[in-house]
Amino acid sequence: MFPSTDPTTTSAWKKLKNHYNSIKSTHLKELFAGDADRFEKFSLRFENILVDFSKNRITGETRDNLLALAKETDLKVAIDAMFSGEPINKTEGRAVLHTALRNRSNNPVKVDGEDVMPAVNAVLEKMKQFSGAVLSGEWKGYTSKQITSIVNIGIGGSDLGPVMVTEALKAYQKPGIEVHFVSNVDGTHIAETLKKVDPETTLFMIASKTFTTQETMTNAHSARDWFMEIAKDEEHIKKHFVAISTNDKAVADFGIDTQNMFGFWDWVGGRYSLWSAIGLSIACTIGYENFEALLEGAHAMDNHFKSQPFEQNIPVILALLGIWYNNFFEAESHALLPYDQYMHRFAAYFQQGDMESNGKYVDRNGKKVNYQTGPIIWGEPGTNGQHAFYQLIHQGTKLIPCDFLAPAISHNPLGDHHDKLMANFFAQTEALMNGKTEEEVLGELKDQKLSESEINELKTFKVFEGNRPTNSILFKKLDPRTLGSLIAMYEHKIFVQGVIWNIYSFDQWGVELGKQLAKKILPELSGKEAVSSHDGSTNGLINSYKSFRNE
Ligand SMILES: O=P(O)(O)OC[C@H]1O[C@H](O)[C@@H](O)[C@@H](O)[C@@H]1O
Repeated sequence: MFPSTDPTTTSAWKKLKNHYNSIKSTHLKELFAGDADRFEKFSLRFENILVDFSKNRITGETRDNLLALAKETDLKVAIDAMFSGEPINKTEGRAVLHTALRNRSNNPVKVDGEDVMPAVNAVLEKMKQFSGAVLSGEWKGYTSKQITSIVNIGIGGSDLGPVMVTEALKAYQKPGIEVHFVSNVDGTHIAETLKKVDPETTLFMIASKTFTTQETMTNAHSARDWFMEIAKDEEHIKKHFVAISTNDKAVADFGIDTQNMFGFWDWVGGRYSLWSAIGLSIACTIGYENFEALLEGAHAMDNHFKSQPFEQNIPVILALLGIWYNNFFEAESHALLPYDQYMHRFAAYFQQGDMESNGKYVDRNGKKVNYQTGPIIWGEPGTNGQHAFYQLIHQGTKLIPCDFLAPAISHNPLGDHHDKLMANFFAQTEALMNGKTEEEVLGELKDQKLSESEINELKTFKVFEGNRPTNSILFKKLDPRTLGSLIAMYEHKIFVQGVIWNIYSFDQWGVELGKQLAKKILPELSGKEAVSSHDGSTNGLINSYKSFRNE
């Protein structure tokens, strides 16, 4: 286990505090004006990915202090502990080995003295065979028809990863197959999905690490009832239902043949599980070879993260920049802005990845922290976001560090769409940095035949301070390997931040309370009698719900 250090007690933290005071009024424009090599100094390359972090409110001194913080909080020890299978998820007593799932070099990775790689490879082989059979048409439904629709039923980590990746890699989707995702317990989600599919040609994937999650089990039962109404014979279930889980017993109890179960392990966190059998819907949609390329891209980023010195280590640098804004500039959120329509679920995916990991106020010693931890993650694809919320990023009162992500080559090179998209990307990061000065505004207003008083009235509203920090993450093309690397890059960024904030990033106790209460409330909703076991508001709401429903 790696040491537990309150980051605010390190000498680097103290230096950063003083340094913040000396730099907080410095404008990014000045930093660029004073250093012709700033772009070279503050950008990194990894394969076909360029990470330009020069538009951040940092100097060489900032970087040095942040790197010192990483050293003082024993980041290297923590990285080695994770990769070597130590039980770093202490509150659940588990190792954290999503990196083993994509360990393409196949070096042994031991948990409790046992190499996990043979089991990982066996499941991958099973996924390869199965996805091959589905896509070739060899796997047949109960009326001997080929599978044309996949419905993945899962929620949280058993949904968001496959949704995000199948959307991001839609350009690689195999012909003749479509994929649907049902997550919400709202009956509308499954009902609307079932309208689109045919029981004879549909394969349901019930994805749940625990196989006890209320939403998933409810949707799975509804899907099975719908299927049985038409197929009649229980024998047909095995051709149309597979399970992805760590819980064999619950899978068998549900009525799914454990032959049709794809396993994974307790050392895979839900929000880090798309690399495991949870990725089966991905492999069955884009083909196993593309799923493997995704794993390879992630593995390459793992190697980079494990071996590069911190000053050249992309996840480490991104994490440190996040800490700089979160803890010194008091930024509360971080926006992920992909300029790629295929990546429209990327921010949603990392809302779980980041916020479920680092949304913790208790440190690794069990004490309440007296500093900020995980930021609020949000975002929408460009250029849609520009016409919705960028106003606040440009001229609002909050500092919102943003990551802009974009491919240089589009999968849909239609006319000048991509150049227009990218012109917006470059324009936004430039505008956020430079803003618009009073002189520039006056210059523009001069041409508009306005009176002096009108000019004076308008000018202040039109000035942009700028000095808004951004990272630009430009990659050649959104292919499976690159996407794998990008996801792993953010996963490791989250890990680094968790280590430095001295919190446990791999448990999620905060999601339990609501689940427990919902279980308690559910039986209270049946019947007509008034409920009085809660606070006034909750009683009032439940009783109004019941009377609306029973009117
Ligand atoms: O795969 P499962 O077990 O159905 O869990 C689904 C989700 O449940 C909870 O919200 C959390 O524990 C998540 O991390 C998890 O991804």
